[in-house]
Amino acid sequence: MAITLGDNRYGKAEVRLVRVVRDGARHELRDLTVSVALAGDLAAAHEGDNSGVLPTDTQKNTVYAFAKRYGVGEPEAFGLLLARHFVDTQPTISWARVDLIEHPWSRLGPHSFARDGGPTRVASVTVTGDASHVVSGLAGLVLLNTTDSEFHGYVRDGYTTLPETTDRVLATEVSARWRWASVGAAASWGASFQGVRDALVEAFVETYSYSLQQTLYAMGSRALEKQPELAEVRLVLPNKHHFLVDLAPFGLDNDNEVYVATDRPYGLIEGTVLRDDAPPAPEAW
Ligand SMILES: O=c1[nH]c(=O)c2[nH]c(=O)[nH]c2[nH]1
Repeated sequence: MAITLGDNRYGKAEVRLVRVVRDGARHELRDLTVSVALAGDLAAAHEGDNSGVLPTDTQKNTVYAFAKRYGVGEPEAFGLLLARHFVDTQPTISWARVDLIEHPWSRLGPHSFARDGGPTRVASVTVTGDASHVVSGLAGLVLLNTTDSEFHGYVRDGYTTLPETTDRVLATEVSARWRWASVGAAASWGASFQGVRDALVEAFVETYSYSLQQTLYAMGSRALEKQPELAEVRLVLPNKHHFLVDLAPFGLDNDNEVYVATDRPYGLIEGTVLRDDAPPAPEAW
């Protein structure tokens, strides 16, 4: 029997980075959580030889130094810069993944901000010797329709109790990630993010829904139709159930007006929507 080292990676997780730009009285703010993971020829490290190990502490320092030296623009661009640096400067490293979460602040004044409760923007950048992949995304986008949602015609067996409905509340907290078909230096990361976000929201609002699965496909399709730079969209949609409360004991009817919002358990609807001519890139995820 032989025992060998399998897949491995190492890095610094969740580096908290806040960058202020103070050119004049109107300051700019970027607030990111950055995680770095590196892989390559690291078998020796797993046998006690650290000569090829760039410490995770150094990786963390590099995040801060790059923030000063190059500034922090769009998360995707900052991630590409970091990931390329690790692969190009470290002989043992042939793969770098940088995950970024941007924490949103809205402006209150020239140097004042309020932490925004809205969705967060995310990005995952993967760099190897000759290839770069970017997956952008968002998390925490909570959406709700008070009508135009039905759910019926489903399988019924001996365990089914769910009543069929032709009018229900449909609510979800969107997590979406989308893969860029190619990674150009001049990519409009910010404009693309706004475009995808708007497309996802529009499709949620405009789709007359017979299931969250149908809404998922409509959302992914709309993003791909509107944003030609995307190859693939992956969506995770929890069904944030709103159940009608039985008010009959109080002599009251309930014509789709009073609901209990439950947080668990919840249906979890997940799916990928792709362009059929886009070459797959599982390594991007
Ligand atoms: O949109 C829905 N899809 C389902 O698969 C499902 N299952 C369920 O109980 N409620 C719902 N709603």
